[in-house]
Amino acid sequence: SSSTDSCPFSPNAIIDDGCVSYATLDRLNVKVKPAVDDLVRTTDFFSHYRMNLFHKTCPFWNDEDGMCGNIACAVETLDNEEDIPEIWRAHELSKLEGPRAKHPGKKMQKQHPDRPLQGELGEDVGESCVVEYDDECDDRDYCVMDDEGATSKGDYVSLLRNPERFTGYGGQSSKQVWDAIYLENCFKKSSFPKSADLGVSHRPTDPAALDFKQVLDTAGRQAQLEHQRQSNPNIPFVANTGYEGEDECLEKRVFYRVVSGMHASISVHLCWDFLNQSTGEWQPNLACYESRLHGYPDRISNLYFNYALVTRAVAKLAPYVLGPQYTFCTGDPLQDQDTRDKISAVTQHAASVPQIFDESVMFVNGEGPSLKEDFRNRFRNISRVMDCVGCDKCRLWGKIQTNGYGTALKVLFEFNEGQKPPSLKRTELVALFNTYARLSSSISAVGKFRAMIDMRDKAESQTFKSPEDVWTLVDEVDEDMNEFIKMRNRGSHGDTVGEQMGNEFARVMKAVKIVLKSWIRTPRMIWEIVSDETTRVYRAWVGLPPRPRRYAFRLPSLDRDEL
Ligand SMILES: Cc1cc2nc3c(=O)[nH]c(=O)nc-3n(C[C@H](O)[C@H](O)[C@H](O)COP(=O)(O)OP(=O)(O)OC[C@H]3O[C@@H](n4cnc5c(N)ncnc54)[C@H](O)[C@@H]3O)c2cc1C
Repeated sequence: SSSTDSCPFSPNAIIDDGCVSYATLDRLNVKVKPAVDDLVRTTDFFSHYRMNLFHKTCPFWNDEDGMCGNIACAVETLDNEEDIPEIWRAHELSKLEGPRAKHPGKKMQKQHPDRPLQGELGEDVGESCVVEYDDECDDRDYCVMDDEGATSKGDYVSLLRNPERFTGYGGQSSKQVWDAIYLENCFKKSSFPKSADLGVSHRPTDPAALDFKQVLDTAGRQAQLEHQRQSNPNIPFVANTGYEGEDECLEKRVFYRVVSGMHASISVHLCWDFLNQSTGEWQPNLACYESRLHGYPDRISNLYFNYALVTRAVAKLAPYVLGPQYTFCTGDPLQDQDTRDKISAVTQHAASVPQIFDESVMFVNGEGPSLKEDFRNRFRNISRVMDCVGCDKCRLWGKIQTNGYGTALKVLFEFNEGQKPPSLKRTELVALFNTYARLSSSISAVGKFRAMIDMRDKAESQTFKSPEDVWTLVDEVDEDMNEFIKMRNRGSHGDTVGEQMGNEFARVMKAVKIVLKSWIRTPRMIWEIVSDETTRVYRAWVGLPPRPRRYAFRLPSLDRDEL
């Protein structure tokens, strides 16, 4: 893992204050990742998701503008795709795979309470762990109801068969979706004439909360500027953007960070699980990581921010979701208990870092309460924008993650002590824990990418040895030995005693030289072998193809006849 106690980012990284917490979160993730992976990979409840995949239209733009107006329209592909095999092209990679089951009607649910899906997802899937019975969204939801009519209740798909990874989706279409999503993050001064007061009476006094606020102040502003400079490089580094501190309340910055962190997480996954479309190999793509994330510490910090936010939500949720009132698999008590135990493992780790995110400073004073409504509406809109994503797999994960963050925010802001908590739907729970698993794997992948960069930089700074260097060492041994053997043979045919003694002496000297040289050579040889093997183990660990060994174990290639 990348968890170190020193600041893992460059000195000009924008959240110097957050640097300690990067290491804390890295350490936490070492414990969380195995638990949350186990939960989302081995339980039927968390490895299936219901979504209305094909009956929605994009409500924001239409084909008349020359843009994709309907999710059924083609995936926009990269250039020169004709040259590559069909299976590696974007439109193939974008399709959903694996079994799919229609949401059963009420009649079917009554007739076959144990098997409402009739085995459509596979015989070994506990269907009572998968089917969602209640699908109303209440007005406290940050989600959009995914199913408006009885006929479009959506399909259940396997998340294991559709991992979030490179799909080749890109170009104008994806750019326009991201733009629309960022537009929801409207920070214009004019739309919020009154400044948000973080609270005269509620000013956070706890050092962690103050720190947190300070981090947000710097990072949020910086991220805005950074984002604007992408489209308009002329924007100066210190600019009056209308987004300045005083008029920018905590909530709005949080909103931006959530979106940007989600974007960063998607980018990490597509770079980590990247398809080389000319060779068909899936492997991490360091150049992809460097161009999308490495140069943007704000994006990475937003990723960590989301990790902290969702960790807090997961920890806070524990008593509600683990209580007896919640059943995961009505028809399968064993799997129900197993699911419960696995959730508990995740929530326990999540709760092990107290004060990770202080939601109590949000939506309290000033325009806070009215912002809450605004926040919710913007989130709903983002969920609708997802219908404009022209790639099925991307849309699936885009929806899951939007729903996951929506649920995290709902838990943070609507679950108050002493009040009856709002109900959580199956989809929301599945989305929340899968979003957590995605963030967890992003944090881990960022650590590995960073290690790859360090390794590469180190290797570049040393004069890199070519394989020939090592072979030269080995060949030297061969040459010396062969020469020695020749000398020995010559020695036995000497004419005079003097000559024989001279030859004998030369042979002894040669033997001494060979031994001495090998003493000198051995440490270097061992070093070469150890460093070679370390690199190979490392490459295998991060999933890179192995480099060929630069040495081999073999007997010296001596001239056998001479022996
Ligand atoms: C909802 C959704 C899900 C997707 N899922 C996948 C997927 O699973 N697999 C896949 O291969 N592709 C996926 N894509 C496409 C992918 O996100 C990129 O859009 C695509 O790879 C093109 O990348 P790009 O380099 O043009 O920049 P994009 O990632 O499209 O970014 C557009 C612009 O946004 C800004 N930006 C980028 N990152 C951030 C950030 N973290 N914070 C703030 N601003 C930022 C930059 O100015 C950038 O130029 C998805 C797209 C969307 C909209």
